[in-house]
Amino acid sequence: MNAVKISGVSFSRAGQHILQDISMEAGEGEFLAIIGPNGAGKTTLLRLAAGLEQPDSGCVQMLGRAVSSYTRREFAAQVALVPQEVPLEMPFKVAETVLLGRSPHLGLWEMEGEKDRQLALQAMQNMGVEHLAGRRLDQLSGGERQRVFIARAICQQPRVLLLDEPTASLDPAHQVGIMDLLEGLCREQGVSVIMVSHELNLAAMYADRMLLLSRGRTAGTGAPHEVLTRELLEKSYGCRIMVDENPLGKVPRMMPVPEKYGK
Ligand SMILES: Nc1ncnc2c1ncn2[C@@H]1O[C@H](COP(=O)(O)OP(=O)(O)OP(=O)(O)O)[C@@H](O)[C@H]1O
Repeated sequence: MNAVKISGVSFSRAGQHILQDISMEAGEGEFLAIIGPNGAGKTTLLRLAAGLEQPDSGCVQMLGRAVSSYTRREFAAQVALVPQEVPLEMPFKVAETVLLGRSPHLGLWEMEGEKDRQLALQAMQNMGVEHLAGRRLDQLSGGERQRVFIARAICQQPRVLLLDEPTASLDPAHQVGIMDLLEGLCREQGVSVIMVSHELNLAAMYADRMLLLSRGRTAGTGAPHEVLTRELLEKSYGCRIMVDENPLGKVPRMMPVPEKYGK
C-alpha cells in the first residue's frame, strides 16, 4: 500500500487550470521532492495532499483512505504539514507551539503528559531551538520560526510529513541538518516525506524520487538523475542550465548559467 496516492488530480481556481491530471505516489519511508518553477502548482498539490483543498477530479488517498473520509483530528494524527509561510499572529511561545503537535494524539479533555513534553523537548533539540523555548513566535528570526514549525510537525509523530520549502530561510548548516533529520525519519521510522523545494541540488542528494511540475502539469518524474536533466530543466525553467555530477556522489548537480557567460 502506498502511504500517499494521488491519482489523476485536476484543480482550478477562478476559471484557471492550476493542476491538470497529476498523479503521484509515495511509499512508506520514501522521500519525494516536488520541484518546478514559481507558480507551477507545487504548493497547491501539497495543500490537496493535506486535505486543505478538494480536487475538481481525481482522488487523493493517504494510508489507503480517501483524504476526504478522515476527520481533521484523525488526519492530524497521521499527517503533518509544515506550510511555506508559518503564521506569525499566533500568540504562543516556542515550547507551547511545539507541544501543540501532540494535540491530535490526546483525548478530548486530556492534558499533555510527561511523554508528550519529552517528545516536544526532543523535537526542539533536534531542530536546535530548545534555547528559544520561552520566546514568543513573533520574536524569532525567519529561520528560527521555520525550525520551530518543523519541530512541531516532528513532535506530531506523523506517518506522512508534508513540507513546503522547509529549507528556504535556513543557512547551509541548518539546511543539511534538517535534511539529514528528514532522511533519518524516512529510513529509521518509515515516515513518508514529501517536500516542495527550490533547492534542487540539496533535494537531489536526499530524494528517492522527484516530481517536476511545470504550468500545472507533470514535466518529469523519477529518480533525481532522470528528472534533473539539462533538457527537462531548461524546458521547464526557461533558462540555460548546466548539469553535471555532484562530486560528493552519483547524483546530478545543476547550475543556472548567467547570460554574461554566453550562449
Ligand atoms: N487563491 C488563489 N486564487 C487564484 N489563483 C491562485 C490562488 N492561489 C494560487 N493561485 C495560482 O495557482 C498557481 C499555482 O500556485 P502555487 O502556489 O501552487 O505555485 P508554486 O509552484 O507553489 O509556486 P512558488 O514556487 O512560487 O511557491 C499560480 O499561478 C498562482 O497564481
